[in-house]
Order: sequence, then C-alpha cells, then structure tokens
Amino acid sequence: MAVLILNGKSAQLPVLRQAVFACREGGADLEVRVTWEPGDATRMAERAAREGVSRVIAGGGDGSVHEVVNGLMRLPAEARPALGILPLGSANDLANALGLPMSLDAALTAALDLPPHPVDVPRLDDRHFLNMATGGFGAEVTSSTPKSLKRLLGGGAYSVIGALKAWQYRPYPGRLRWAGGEREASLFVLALGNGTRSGGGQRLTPEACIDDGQLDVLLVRDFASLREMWTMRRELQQRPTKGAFVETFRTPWLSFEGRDPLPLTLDGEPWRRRAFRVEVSPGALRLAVPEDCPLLAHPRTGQASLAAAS
Ligand SMILES: Nc1ncnc2c1ncn2[C@@H]1O[C@H](COP(=O)(O)OP(=O)(O)OP(=O)(O)O)[C@@H](O)[C@H]1O
Repeated sequence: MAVLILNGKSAQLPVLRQAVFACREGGADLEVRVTWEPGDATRMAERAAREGVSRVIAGGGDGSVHEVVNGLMRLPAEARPALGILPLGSANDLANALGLPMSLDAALTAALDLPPHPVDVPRLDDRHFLNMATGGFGAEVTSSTPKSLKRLLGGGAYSVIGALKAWQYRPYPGRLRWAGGEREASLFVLALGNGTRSGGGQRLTPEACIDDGQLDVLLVRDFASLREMWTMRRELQQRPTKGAFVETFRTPWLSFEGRDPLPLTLDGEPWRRRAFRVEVSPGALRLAVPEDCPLLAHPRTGQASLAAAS
C-alpha cells in the first residue's frame, strides 16, 4: 500500500481528487492523509512507516518533503518505505531538479510507480534534510519572505527581496571545519547541497549529486566594498575552488562554530544555530526518481541498497 501525505493547503484541489481517483481506478492501493499544521507530515510519515506501508508520498512543496523525510528517518534504515514526491509547492526546488513531471496526473503516477533509488540524507545536528541547507544572507531572505508572497510571486519573490536586503546584510564570522580543511571565515552565504537548487530555482550547487555520499559546498565570504562585491559576483559565475570570495568543494561532513546564531534554511524551512555539524548518511532513503534523473552520480538500479545507512 502507498500513503499520500498531503499538505492541507492543497487538499481540496479538484484536479488532485481526480488524479487520486484515476490512480485507484487504475489499480493503485493509495490512501490519502491530510495535514492540518506544521509537524503533522513528520508524525504521519513515521506512523505510516511503522504500519509497514511500502511507499510514502510527500504531497506538497520542499517543506513537506522535508517533514516526511524527518518522519521516515526515525525508523531504522531497513524499515523505511520508499519515498515518492508529488510536487504541489510554490518552488518545488528538489522535484524540479530531480526531473519529476510537474503535471498532476503524471506526477502522481510517477510518485507511485517509479522504481526507487538509494539517495543520501544529510543531517544537521538532529534534523535531516534532503535538498539543501543554506546559511547567512540567503537564509535570512528565505525565512523572512512571507509564504503568501512566495506563492504569489513564485520564485521571483526571493530575488526581489534579496536585492533589497543586499544593502543591509551583516556577515557571520565563525570557524568552519570539513574533511580535509578548516578555516576562519566571515560568512556571507553558505550552501550545503545534496540537490542543486534552492530559494526558488537558484542553482547554488549545480554539480551536486544526491547519491554520491557528499555535500557540495558553496562558501561565499564577506565583502567590504562595491568593488569587492563585483569580484564576488564574477567569482560566483566562475565557481572557483578557491577564489578571493568564493570557494567550492565536496565533503561528507562539515561543522561551523560562530559568534552569533546563524540564520539557516533546511529544505527552505527556517532554522537558527550558533554552532552545528552536518553529516551525510549515504543511501539512507529510497527515492522514486526518473530514469534520466540529472541528480544521480550512479546509474539507477531499481534495487535499493541501504549500505552504510544508519
Ligand atoms: N494544513 C496546513 N496549513 C498550513 N501550513 C501547513 C499545513 N500543513 C503543513 N503545513 C506547513 O506548510 C509549510 C510549507 O509547505 P510546503 O513546502 O508544502 O509548501 P510551499 O512552501 O509552498 O513549497 P516550497 O517550499 O516548494 O516553496 C511546511 O512547513 C508545513 O509544515
């Protein structure tokens, strides 16, 4: 049996009802459970997994996927059902990057039927994420953009408000450590990508793969003048491994210890931490992805190995 955990905001969409009924007529054993408030999707996903369902589908945006992943990760690796995604959010950054269909009928069929592939699940302290964690400037922007405005403007809201805030941002000094490196840095932006995009289509870690056991890191350091900002912007396009302001690298873990609480987003959901550690659990979840999914480093097998997952 499959369980669709549906963000209550989308529950009454007539096209969604039709899509669910059509799948059932086609033979799918699909039950729908609707959330009422934040936190419900996590509890519902855990409960469905403990009931022994074979697949849990997150129906919503990146925040809903985030909640469902956190529910599934409460079970031991071998007891986790496969995960499907029905993109119903305003950004759907992960679903878009995975190459999942966006039309409702096709998306629901894909979420139900695509064979699952083992994917990595990073964890920041006690919270998992599937797509991306960001810290610093971008995180302030995302967490202060009202949901209704996000929905109204789609991905555009981030860049409009981002441009306005750019003149008032403050840097976040701290110490970063990762496998093979360590440095003091005054952070402008930190992005830790399991997927490639965040904030409504911004490709912060365009080379990231979701099954390589690594985080793709984008580190942008503080700039002091307009001239330095132009250098930083140019480096952002070139993505050097070690530029004056921009650094990119891969690591299976990273820690940060700052002076002040750093605003963060985990899969777009706001969070705040002065110090934290992020670590990847390789192959910890089985995710329904298309044959030609651009986020895969390894060819899709259809067989889920849960190697090294805890
Ligand atoms: N019934 C509900 N009403 C309002 N909010 C809800 C409800 N159920 C869950 N939520 C919360 O809504 C938040 C955002 O949901 P979701 O990610 O599905 O949509 P979105 O923000 O439009 O998508 P995206 O992150 O892709 O832009 C989540 O944090 C979730 O906890």
